[in-house]
Amino acid sequence: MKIFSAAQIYKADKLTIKNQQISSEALMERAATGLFQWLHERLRGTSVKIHLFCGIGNNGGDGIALARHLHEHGYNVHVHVVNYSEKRSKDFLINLERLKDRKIWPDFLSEKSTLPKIHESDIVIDAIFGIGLNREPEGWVAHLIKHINSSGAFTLSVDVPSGLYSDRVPENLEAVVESNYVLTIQAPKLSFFLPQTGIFVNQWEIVDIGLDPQYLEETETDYQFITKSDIVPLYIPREKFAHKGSFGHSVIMGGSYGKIGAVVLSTKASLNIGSGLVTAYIPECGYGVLQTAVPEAMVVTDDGDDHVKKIKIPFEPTVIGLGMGLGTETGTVHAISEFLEKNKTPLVIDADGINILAKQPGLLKKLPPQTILTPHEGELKRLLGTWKDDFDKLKKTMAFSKEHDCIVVVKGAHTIVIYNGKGYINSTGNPGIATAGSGDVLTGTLTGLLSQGYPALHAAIFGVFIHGLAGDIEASQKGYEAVTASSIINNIGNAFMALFSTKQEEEAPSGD
Ligand SMILES: NC(=O)C1=CN([C@@H]2O[C@H](COP(=O)(O)OP(=O)(O)OC[C@H]3O[C@@H](n4cnc5c(N)ncnc54)[C@H](O)[C@@H]3O)[C@@H](O)[C@H]2O)[C@H](O)CC1
Ligand SMILES: [K+]
Repeated sequence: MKIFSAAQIYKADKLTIKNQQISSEALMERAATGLFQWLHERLRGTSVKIHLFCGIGNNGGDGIALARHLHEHGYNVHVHVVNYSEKRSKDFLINLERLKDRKIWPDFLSEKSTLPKIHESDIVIDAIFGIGLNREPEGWVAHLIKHINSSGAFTLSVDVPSGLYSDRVPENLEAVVESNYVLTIQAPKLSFFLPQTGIFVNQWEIVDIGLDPQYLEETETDYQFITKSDIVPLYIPREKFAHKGSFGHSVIMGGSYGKIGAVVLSTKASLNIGSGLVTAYIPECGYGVLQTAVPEAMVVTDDGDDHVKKIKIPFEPTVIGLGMGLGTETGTVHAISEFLEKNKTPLVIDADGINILAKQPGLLKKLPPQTILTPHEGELKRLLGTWKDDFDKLKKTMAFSKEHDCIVVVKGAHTIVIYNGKGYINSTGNPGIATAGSGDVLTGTLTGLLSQGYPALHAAIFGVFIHGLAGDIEASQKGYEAVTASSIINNIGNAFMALFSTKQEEEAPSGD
């Protein structure tokens, strides 16, 4: 699902008006009808008090038009026009007139107004600012927004939470509506998915207003929200006459005394996602553990007893996943550096593997093309230096990924795969998968996909999705707290099944 910028949405708007020969006001009516239907299906005519806070632009116009529909169906509406500017939009004014024609008189709020009382059991429709927000709300509007937030009432935002930009972090985080639900017009906005701004969006859903399909189809976006329908086509079906050699040979390289479990998890994940053969490359001390914990895997031990110190792989692997539990002993750093200097095998690099790259950035030049890096926040900082905010972080990661031709998996509540100037935002996963060893499972998953011949970018996007989905399946049965890295591995198969299950409900274009 594409994530369009505000400029692209405005362009789609214009083209739709031209190509479908409809007025902008008719387009607003489509939005209002969609909003109304959503509310009406849920409220079914209840007498709850509905406060509509409407700005004076088109977001406000959507709100005013919605108020008319609600009124016509007997709802108890209270319309407040947030009069933050003299520049009222044409379609806002048309809808205001229509409202007045029906004898609904909004109250007009300005700097001097007393704020309306909002009871906890009321409903607030927030249509103050939409994607046209281009500066911080004035003091009194910020005060009104704080008033809405502190009311405790269920708040439904039209298009975006008012005060939230689609592509940057607001300066005053108190002047942003904390939405319970956002009904977003046509497509979700980038700010919904980043931690600093996504906190204002509890849940969201799309209202489809039928913007020009050709434009939406043909226009490239910097970001995409990856859902099941994007993932299924990436799957490579297994052929009947395939054998284990057809699915490659993964090497999982890592481990040190006390951290052999990391390799166990990666190795198991690589097997579970379908790697043909998996060899764990570990220091001597892990030999018994690996052979016992993962009988399906082969083991090659390093000369080092409790950490890796001289890498010799006696065969040609398809792919190597490295770094999990590796440690940063001087001998290990030396061994990995020496190995990376010469290596030509495709790589997935995690944890201490990334830390070593950060210490010796010269090694980045030696990585095979499209190496996948899976840093957590701290590791990413070591690679990139600091960033100003979440948007800057993505910009810097894109530049880094371009410079070194690597795929960066930025892990988070919505993990984002960055490559070639584009970001692929994952839709699966939950707070339960933020657990010890979860990253090791992810690295093993991506390694196992590369081993089977998935192109690197597909492996990253597909693997991140399956990993999150496996965690979602586990959490749906046991709750967030009980999700462990091992239970994510055990659900990889179920995640595949869910991907292809025809029993599942049709995918709804929404998220939380
Ligand atoms: N194609 C679509 O997606 C459609 C979207 N609709 C809705 O229209 C809004 C966008 O409307 P727009 O009039 O462009 O902007 P806003 O209503 O968000 O803002 C109004 C106006 O206010 C000015 N402004 C910006 N920031 C401030 C500020 N801090 N203080 C005061 N004034 C400010 C600025 O000039 C803005 O233009 C979209 O979100 C949808 O809800 C259509 O209804 C249907 C088609
Ligand atoms: K809004």
